[in-house]
Amino acid sequence: MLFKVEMTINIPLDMPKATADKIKAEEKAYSQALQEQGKWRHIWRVAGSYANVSIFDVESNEELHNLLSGLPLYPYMEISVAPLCRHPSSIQSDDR
Ligand SMILES: O=C(O)CC1=CCC(=O)O1
Repeated sequence: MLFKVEMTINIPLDMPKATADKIKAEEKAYSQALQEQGKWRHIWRVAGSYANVSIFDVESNEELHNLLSGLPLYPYMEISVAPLCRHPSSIQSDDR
C-alpha cells in the first residue's frame, strides 16, 4: 500500500541545539533504515520549508501509523497522510 506523507517540523525555539542535533541524527538513521528496507520509497524536501513529502510502501494503515509514530521528530511534527492508487495514465508497468 502506497501513501503520500507530508511532514512539517516545528522544533521548539527553546530546545537546546545539542538536543535538536541529536534528535535530527536519530531521525536520519531511522529514515535511512526504512529507506533501505524499501518502506520509505521517496523523501523530498519542500523547497523553502522545514517540511518533506515522502512516499511510504507499507502493508497496512497500522504499519504506517507505527512507523510514523516512531519517528524521533514525531512529537514536533504535523503529519498529513493520503492513500495512493495507480493513475490510469501511468506508463509504469508496476507501482514502482
Ligand atoms: O524533513 C525532515 O528534515 C525530517 C526528516 C524526516 C526523515 C529525516 O531524515 O528527516
